[in-house]
Order: sequence, then C-alpha cells, then structure tokens
Amino acid sequence: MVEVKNLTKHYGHVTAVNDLSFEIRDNEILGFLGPNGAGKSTTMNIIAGYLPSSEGTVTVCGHDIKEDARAAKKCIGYLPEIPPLYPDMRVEEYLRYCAGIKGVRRGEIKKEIEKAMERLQLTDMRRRLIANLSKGYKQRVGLAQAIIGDPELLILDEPTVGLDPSQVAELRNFIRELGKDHSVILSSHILGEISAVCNRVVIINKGELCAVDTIENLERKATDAAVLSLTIEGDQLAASFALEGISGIKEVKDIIDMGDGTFIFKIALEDDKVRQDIMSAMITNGINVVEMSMDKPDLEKVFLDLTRKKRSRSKSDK
Ligand SMILES: Nc1ncnc2c1ncn2[C@@H]1O[C@H](COP(=O)(O)OP(=O)(O)OP(=O)(O)O)[C@@H](O)[C@H]1O
Repeated sequence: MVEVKNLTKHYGHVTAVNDLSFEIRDNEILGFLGPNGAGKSTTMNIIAGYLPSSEGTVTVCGHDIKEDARAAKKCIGYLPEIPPLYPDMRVEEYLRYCAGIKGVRRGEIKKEIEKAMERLQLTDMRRRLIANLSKGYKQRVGLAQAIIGDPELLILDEPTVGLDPSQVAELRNFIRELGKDHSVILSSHILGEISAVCNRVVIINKGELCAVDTIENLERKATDAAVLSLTIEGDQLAASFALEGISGIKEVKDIIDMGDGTFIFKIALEDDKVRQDIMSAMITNGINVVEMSMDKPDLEKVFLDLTRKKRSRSKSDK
C-alpha cells in the first residue's frame, strides 16, 4: 500500500527525519510510535503529500507522492494532528466542501457525506457550527473528512489526544473497524494506544528507525527480559550451589546482600516453568525462601529501551 524509502527531511539545520524506510501493507493498522519530536508528524505530512521530502521516495498505491501527487492523494485520507477545520462552517457544509476538494464526483457527494456522518454519528450535528462542537465531536468531523471518498489509506496523527476515556474507546473501535478493509497508519507517543489497535509497529526516535516489529514480538522481548527475584535467608553459597544444578536457568545476573541475613538473587530464566524447580531445590537444601517474584518489564519499558539504545548509538557514532 505504502512504501517509504530512505526518507530524509531537513528543516534548515534540523534533521527531523533521517533515512527512514518502512512499508504499510494492505489492510493493516500500522502503529507509528516515537517520543515527542521523534519526527512522526513530519513523516506523516510527507506521506500525505503536505510536505516535500529533502531526500527519498514515498509511493502510495503505486503512485509516487511527488511525481504523481494527484493520483497518490486520491488514495489517502488524512487527519493531521490539528484537524483542518473551519469553525465558521456547519458540519455538513464543511464535509461537502472537503468532498469537492477531494474530487468526489458530483453525483456521489451527497451519498458520501451521509455515509461519513452516519459512521461517525454526526448526523444529528449536521447543522451545527463547528466552532460550537466539543473536542470529541470536532475530532469526529476531522475523521469524517478523512474517510470521504473511501480512500484506501488513512493517516491518523495522534487522533485521540485531548479526548476523554470513553471517546478514546469509541475512536479505537472505529479505527479497528476501519482496519478491516483499509490500511491505517496511526501515530502516537503512547505505546498502550498503539498496542490496543495495531498489528505492527514502527518505532522511531530522533528521526531514525529504532524497530519495525509486531506487537506480539515486542511482548515476547519483554518476556525474554523477565528476571526472577529470589529472596533467601541464610547460606548464600548453599543457595548458589543449589541453583547451579537447575537446567532452565539462563544465568544468575546478580546477588544482592541485604545486610540483614537475606540475599536477593536476580535470575534470568529460559522458561517460566523453572520457578517450581527453584523452589523445590531451595526446600531440598533447607534454604528458607522469603520471597519469589518476577520482574517483567512492560511494553513501555521495551519501547523506552529501544529508543534509548538508538540515542546512545547515535551519540557513540559522533
Ligand atoms: N517547521 C519546522 N521548522 C523547524 N523544525 C521543525 C518544524 N517542524 C518540526 N520541526 C522539528 O522537527 C523535529 C520533528 O518534529 P515532529 O513534529 O515531526 O515530531 P513528532 O514526533 O510529531 O512530535 P510530537 O509527538 O511532539 O508531535 C522536532 O525536532 C521539531 O522541533
């Protein structure tokens, strides 16, 4: 659906996007994740044809966004971070105006507007001035203009910012529905937001690619990084010895002497099931177990680690 190749964007001396390449597949919801200032909006603006790139190419449905902008833009519905609404227009009037700009055929305009208003539950608001709508309804109008003309690709830049929790849940359901027969690229700096609706995720930081992966794989990485915390009372050496004989332990990463006769062993496991073997080994060797718990990093930590690695790598590159 979309191919982004070696995309770079400079704003004067600032490099907002640096040699970025990724693709968006047919009928997938791709998460576009990165901390503030990572270059998400810049990339989305370029894909949508709002902003020229400095280097690199973007093709949408086989059309180059620079060379064949008209055909490419016909395939795109875009909701920028700040929706391009005209406050002094009424909802229906604004959507008709957008349909005109998008080149929807005259005979189709009415049907398209009705469909968009119905999907976003705006029908009762059709005569309302946009200026008088709540933030949630303004966002719906922004989305309605994006889906008019039924484009194959929807680009949604932080669409849930400023919405209350019930509006966020509603919008997520709507995006999931859209993803059944559209490609969607959804940006956010919140991982929970992305993992709730996306199949795959592109993570960027400082304009550079950190990772392209499925949410499942990211979760697996979080599980792999899990560490068992075993607190014992008494003989540290005997406990170390007992642990040595257990297969399924990757390594004892650390032993912390708490100074009160207890020791905390930080143990990386091959498999979660080893916990039972560890407990049995401690009991057999007469070692008193005070506590055993898993320190499993959440997805947020995986994301932060990935973006931190990128940061330190680019520092050491200099
Ligand atoms: N018009 C501009 N002129 C100069 N610098 C800009 C311009 N627009 C963006 N930048 C800079 O480019 C970098 C990337 O900005 P961008 O808005 O694309 O990031 P973002 O990931 O969308 O951030 P946020 O999540 O805060 O919206 C930032 O350092 C920003 O300050």
